[in-house]
Amino acid sequence: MAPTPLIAGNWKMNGLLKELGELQTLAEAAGAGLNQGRDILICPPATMLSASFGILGNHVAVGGQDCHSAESGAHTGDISAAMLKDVGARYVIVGHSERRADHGESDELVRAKAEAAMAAGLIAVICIGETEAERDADATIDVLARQLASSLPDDMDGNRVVVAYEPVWAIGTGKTPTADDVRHIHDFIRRTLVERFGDAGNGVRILYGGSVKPGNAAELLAIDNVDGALVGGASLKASDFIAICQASPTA
Ligand SMILES: O=C[C@H](O)COP(=O)(O)O
Repeated sequence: MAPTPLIAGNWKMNGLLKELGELQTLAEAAGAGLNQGRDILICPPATMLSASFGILGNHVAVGGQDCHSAESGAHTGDISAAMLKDVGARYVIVGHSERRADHGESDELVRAKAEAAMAAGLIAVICIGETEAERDADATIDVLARQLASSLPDDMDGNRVVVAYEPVWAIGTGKTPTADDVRHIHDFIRRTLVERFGDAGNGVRILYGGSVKPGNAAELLAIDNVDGALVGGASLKASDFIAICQASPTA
């Protein structure tokens, strides 16, 4: 049985408390049935997590955009998985390409963060994806194989890990891979997960991310082994994000 689709919004470093009205609109749509047969997640900036949880309640999950690999301690400015859980988060994104690039995060660190997230009872959304230079060098599959091998914990539970494939060159650019390329890559990711984790690999949701918009969501979300989307820019406006959710198949 195919996993329940997950449509996740990543607000990145955007959002002030005055934007909570967008979440109110989303909460009302979810309350009216948008979340039937699909899981919906919003990852606002950490400063908005608590207020977002208050508005979205149980209809729409909230998640962090990153967590530290340690449980607690002297790490000024960082947030632990337990802190995210404490304010209502159910998920946390780890290894987003912007964290890998801006903060030099390695596959091994991403894996440690995913382990910390799972230990705290969160679902880890582990991001992988090739850069434009890697794609141009025909290295996409090699890069993804390395990231999957090194960024994913060994202790796999399909319900507690989500993999998000985000080609770096497609993020925020309006460019997307062809449907055939997405199918080919998601098939590869699924095969890799099953080879390593057995049947648990079939339960892992594989999201596509990178310039998902209301206009292309239906085509992308209909592809085999695309179990949802990780949406950046188009998640900031409730009407766009709701349209993307509506384009998703239901379980
Ligand atoms: O986390 C989300 C992705 O980086 C996609 O961002 P985007 O939809 O703005 O291209």
